[in-house]
Amino acid sequence: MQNDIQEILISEEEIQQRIRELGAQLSKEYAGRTPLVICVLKGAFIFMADLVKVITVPVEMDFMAVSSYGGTTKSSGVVKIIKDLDTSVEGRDVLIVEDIIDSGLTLSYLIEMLQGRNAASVNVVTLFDKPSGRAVNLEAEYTGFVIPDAFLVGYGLDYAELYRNLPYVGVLKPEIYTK
Ligand SMILES: O=P(O)(O)OC[C@H]1O[C@H](OP(=O)(O)OP(=O)(O)O)[C@H](O)[C@@H]1O
Ligand code: HPA
Ligand SMILES: [Mg+2]
Repeated sequence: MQNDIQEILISEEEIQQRIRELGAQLSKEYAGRTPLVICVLKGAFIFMADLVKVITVPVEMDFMAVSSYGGTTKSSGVVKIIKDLDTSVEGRDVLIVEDIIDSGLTLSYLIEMLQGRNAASVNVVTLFDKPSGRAVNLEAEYTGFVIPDAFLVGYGLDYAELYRNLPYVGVLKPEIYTK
């Protein structure tokens, strides 16, 4: 698996350090409130698990599964809901946890959906932001790392469902997805 990686972009230590900073920032922001923290599966599951451990305010959690990439490196543009929330978001302070914002299509769909269900507030924390990929104008309230224009894998990010379990984020060798 490591042999398919061209370059490690962000190390395990750098990721963990940045998550501690985000946790401290979010704990301040949500002091006195109990946000509903929503994990966007599958990609965000590792970030979600590490992030909630360093948030010190009480949180409720729920999970949604959406997919638009399938086995490719380009968004299909169609966001498919595979699993919806179990919890009502009405009147709740919602914090969406994403692994990456690339085209922005997944999040713009989700934000509109949650606002339509009358959440009191909808904020986004993303570990990675790839501004060069944007198809819609969208920014997260909290961002871990701004990353360059390359297809990345690791720390939850997959190519054709592989590589999510790498503890760092790396650039996949192009010959892997062009072969
Ligand atoms: O900004 P976008 O271009 O919409 O890309 C970002 C989304 O794409 C990935 O999910 P994917 O659809 O690959 O599903 P997965 O999380 O199961 O890998 C990633 O986890 C984000 O949810
Ligand atoms: N890697 C993996 N999954 C993704 C990416 C990426 O760079 N962008 C959107 N989904
Ligand atoms: Mg994916």
